[in-house]
Amino acid sequence: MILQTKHLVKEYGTGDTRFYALNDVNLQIGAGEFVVIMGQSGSGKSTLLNMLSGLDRPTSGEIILDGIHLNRLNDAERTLVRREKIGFIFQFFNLIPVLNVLENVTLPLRLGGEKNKKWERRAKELLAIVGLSDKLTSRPAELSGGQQQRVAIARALLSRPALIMADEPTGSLDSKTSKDVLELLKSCCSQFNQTIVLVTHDAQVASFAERVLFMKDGRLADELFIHPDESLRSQQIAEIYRRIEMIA
Ligand SMILES: Nc1ncnc2c1ncn2[C@@H]1O[C@H](COP(=O)(O)OP(=O)(O)OP(=O)(O)O)[C@@H](O)[C@H]1O
Repeated sequence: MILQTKHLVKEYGTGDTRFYALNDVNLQIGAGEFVVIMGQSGSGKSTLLNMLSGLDRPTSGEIILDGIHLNRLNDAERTLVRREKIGFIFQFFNLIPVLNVLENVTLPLRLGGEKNKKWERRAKELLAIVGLSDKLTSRPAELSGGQQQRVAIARALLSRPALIMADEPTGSLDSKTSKDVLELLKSCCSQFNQTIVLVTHDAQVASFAERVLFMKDGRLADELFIHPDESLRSQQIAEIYRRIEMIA
């Protein structure tokens, strides 16, 4: 088990304005699993992702990442765990404007003092997979939104983090590039035993996962295991829509 929560609660406000963004969330995610979180706007998906990755603290409950109780760590300790174990693919790409594409992708490792040809080679491989081989020396401002998103994806995958946290990672991509990125993420699970937790509103995207968790009002409301057979994809997508309707 790589990631687990026990009775996770996140409250905002007090008294009359008290509001539970997460209300007793218990989940277990195995190493190498590809899990998607779905749910209506405001159901708590981003809050859950922020807690799971140690970006924010729960009001109560436990989060155990690779045997480490995140809720028992201080901010500095959580930052270290995050840096070592988690790759982030969020909507805000956070690329460094003065660095080119290749430098942006290798930056996290260079900050950690690792500088060698192996990483540069791997960065180029990842950039080739996401279709950016001809943009290695471009600056972020010279790229489209979708291209910037792909740079951020390559950057998140470079160090082969145990856990990849993604929030609408294919939101700015066309359907062909989106499929390539999802296949790349899948291969991270199957080849390197990396674990993916991905938030999306898109049933098509969710159908690439192994398991879909459905949130409602801060709780886990339903769970669907996706059949790995590609020929059943359209049926799986229909079933995802059905589950969304059921909890609406
Ligand atoms: N800092 C905050 N203070 C008060 N309420 C908050 C705060 N952050 C989130 N919330 C509330 O918690 C609930 C869950 O928010 P969250 O962002 O997790 O939803 P979501 O499922 O990710 O939604 P979306 O799909 O729109 O991104 C929402 O009702 C939101 O208004």
